[in-house]
Amino acid sequence: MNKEQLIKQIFAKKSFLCVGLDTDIKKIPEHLKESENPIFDFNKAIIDATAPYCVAYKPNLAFYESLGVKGLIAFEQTVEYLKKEYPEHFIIADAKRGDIGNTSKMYARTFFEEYDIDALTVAPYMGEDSVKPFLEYEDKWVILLALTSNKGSNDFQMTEDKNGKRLFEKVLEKSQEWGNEDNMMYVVGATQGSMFENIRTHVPHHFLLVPGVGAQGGSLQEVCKYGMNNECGLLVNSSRGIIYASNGKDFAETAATKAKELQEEMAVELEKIK
Ligand SMILES: O=C(O)c1cc(=O)[nH]c(=O)n1[C@@H]1O[C@H](COP(=O)(O)O)[C@@H](O)[C@H]1O
Repeated sequence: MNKEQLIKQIFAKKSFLCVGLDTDIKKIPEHLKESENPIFDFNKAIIDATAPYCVAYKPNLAFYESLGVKGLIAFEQTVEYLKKEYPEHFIIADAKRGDIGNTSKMYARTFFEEYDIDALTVAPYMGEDSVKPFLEYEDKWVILLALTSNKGSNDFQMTEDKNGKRLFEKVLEKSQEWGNEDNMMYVVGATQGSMFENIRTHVPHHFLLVPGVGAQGGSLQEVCKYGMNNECGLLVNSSRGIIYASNGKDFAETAATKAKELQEEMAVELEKIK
């Protein structure tokens, strides 16, 4: 999916919500655990319930890989289901990959050819040759970690060089020599609040993937105030806050209610940039 198509979806659905499919076998409702394929059944129900309110899904590979081959099969089935039933939804594989060029090429082949997913999260710290192989695919996206939502973002990303430039700022600047706003987005945590203002001085037109609302406590209003541009420019992710809002038989309806609440807040924010 290209940028124009993504923006069209956002304004058509009045939503820039990404539902995170961080499906943990230990957290899914008891009654599903008896099924032959509990992870896929859970995902399918969540997707069917939330699809009207979101424009993207983000399965995080850690949750699938933790179950070995069974988990990977459920991941693949989820991606296939999305592509067949909801082809207008943007799919992000959250795998935070990146290695020497020759190995990154293999990661790129996995996610962009084998699974044919729209976007992949990538760590920037091995530099240009580790990121470029992902940028060789048309209408596919690299989502580069810039300023993450966790406390540890202070350890490296916020550190300054002798001229006062912080590492995440260097990532934003340097990576623009490799890709552009049509094939690169950046991860900025919702917990970073007013830092979005600084981020936008470096990347006014790029899309930002923003995890950290819901369970991590980030504020959607603050993210929009400082981070939204006139094309929206945001994909805001919530995982646990939606998919585990209930672990009873009503889990899918409750997930839909939570997704709808966020979508309605997003519709208000989108009105402001019309
Ligand atoms: O790349 C990510 O998506 C990501 C980056 C970041 O800075 N913080 C962050 O929470 N994430 C991911 O976003 C999701 C957040 O999940 P919840 O906190 O349950 O909404 C998880 O899959 C995280 O791995």
